[in-house]
Amino acid sequence: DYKWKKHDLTYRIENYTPDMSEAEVDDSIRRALQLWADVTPLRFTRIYSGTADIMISFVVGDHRDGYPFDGPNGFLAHAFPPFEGIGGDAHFDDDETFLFRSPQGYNLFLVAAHEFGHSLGLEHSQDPGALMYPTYVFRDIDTFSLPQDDVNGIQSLYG
Ligand SMILES: CC(C)C[C@H](C(=O)NO)C(=O)N[C@@H](CC(=O)O)C(=O)NCc1ccccc1
Ligand SMILES: [Ca+2]
Ligand SMILES: [Zn+2]
Ligand SMILES: [Zn+2]
Repeated sequence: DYKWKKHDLTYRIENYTPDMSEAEVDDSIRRALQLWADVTPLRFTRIYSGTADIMISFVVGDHRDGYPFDGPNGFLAHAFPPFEGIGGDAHFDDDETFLFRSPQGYNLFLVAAHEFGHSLGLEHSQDPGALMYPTYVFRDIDTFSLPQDDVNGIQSLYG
């Protein structure tokens, strides 16, 4: 099990997607992290320079980490489990259209929430209702709350 040995974690948004305003990206990321903070002792603090535990970036194609993206659709994003260096970091495939609230494209809040599950040490779930289920499904983000399977998973690591 990879897991963070500390509860106060930092994150940094290194760049932005042109699909949304910076404020919408900031809010999507903040709320996606808050989902996990709400059910664990974990706390997330944003930093604006230097190396954060969770470095967040929008990239396309081969971006030199051995896991190149694949153009529109297919892979949407990936994140590394909590080991040293790149561990925790989340990369979003900017050949996708990430949106704030529309059911079109991919909802950044939902994708980010899934990726941060990986950043915290969660693998994929077999539960089709789980956020950590391998494939993206749009959900109403106004009423979205962390499914029980995901709560169980994260609390087994940090409860
Ligand atoms: C093998 C990994 C690198 C596949 C990758 C993923 O799971 N990233 O976390 C990914 O982009 N998965 C696609 C699905 C796929 O590749 O078939 C996805 O939709 N991931 C984002 C996602 C998944 C579930 C809920 C919300 C977001
Ligand atoms: Ca893709
Ligand atoms: Zn990457
Ligand atoms: Zn995943």
